[in-house]
Amino acid sequence: MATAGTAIEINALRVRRGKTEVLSGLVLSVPAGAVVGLLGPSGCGKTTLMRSIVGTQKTAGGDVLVLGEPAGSPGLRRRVGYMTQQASIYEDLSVRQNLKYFARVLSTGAEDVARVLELTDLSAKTDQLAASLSGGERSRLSLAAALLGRPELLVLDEPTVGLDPVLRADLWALFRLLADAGTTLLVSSHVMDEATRCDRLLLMREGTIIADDSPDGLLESTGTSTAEAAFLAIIAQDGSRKPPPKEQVAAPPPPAPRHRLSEGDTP
Ligand SMILES: Nc1ncnc2c1ncn2[C@@H]1O[C@H](COP(=O)(O)OP(=O)(O)OP(=O)(O)O)[C@@H](O)[C@H]1O
Repeated sequence: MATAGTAIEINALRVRRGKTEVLSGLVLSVPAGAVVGLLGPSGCGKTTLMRSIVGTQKTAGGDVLVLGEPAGSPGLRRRVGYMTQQASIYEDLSVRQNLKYFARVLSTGAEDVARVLELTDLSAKTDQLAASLSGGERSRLSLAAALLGRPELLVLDEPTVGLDPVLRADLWALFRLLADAGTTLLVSSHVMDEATRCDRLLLMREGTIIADDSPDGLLESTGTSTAEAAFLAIIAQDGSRKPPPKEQVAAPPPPAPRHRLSEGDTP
């Protein structure tokens, strides 16, 4: 069982994608009712981790408990909202038709559709075809769909990518509003200045969590003044703890130079 106050509890999670072990023994705990940022370089496994949490990723070992149930349990369908990196919407349906469709799948009503339209500021766009929406509107529609059914946990994969600063600020204000009402949000991002808006930060690198702290705690422990500098400092620390790659250890020493070239020698 998850500990009280914990929304996600992960132990020794292993995931293979293709020939690569993307997550190898990942351990993680996400507190309930907080905005938790998941940061890390491209390809480090953020999406794979999020997919494992929402139950759409085949895993090779370990436990993923979400709101006290194994990830992907049917009972979690309405309790977990997921916004993928690419907007998951039907191009040939209007904004309202998209949301009505997803609301039907979740057995939630028309008032829920109106609620999420309002929250994502899409009420003026309800009859517009999804295909003709701007990039920012598309991602807000995708977010609106994830908000249907009032999920207790929202897993958002780079929800602010490509948005202008005003829209990004609006979305972060919405995330804060939702967290204040008790929702847990796990939000991945590449934008380091967004890190300071989180209650907690998870820094990920090469399939493992290398730091789990509050933004202030992270700055303090690294003696830095920005999230970006803190992240680089932690990556440097993490790199120096790692053993050198095998081939470096196994490689024979280079042959000693037979003679040193001196000025005037022709190489
Ligand atoms: N279907 C797949 N088959 C093989 N390898 C995959 C597959 N999907 C992802 N990977 C690899 O798994 C690793 C982790 O990918 P993932 O999408 O989880 O990273 P990410 O941190 O979310 O990256 P980004 O920030 O660029 O979205 C990458 O090296 C990627 O190339």
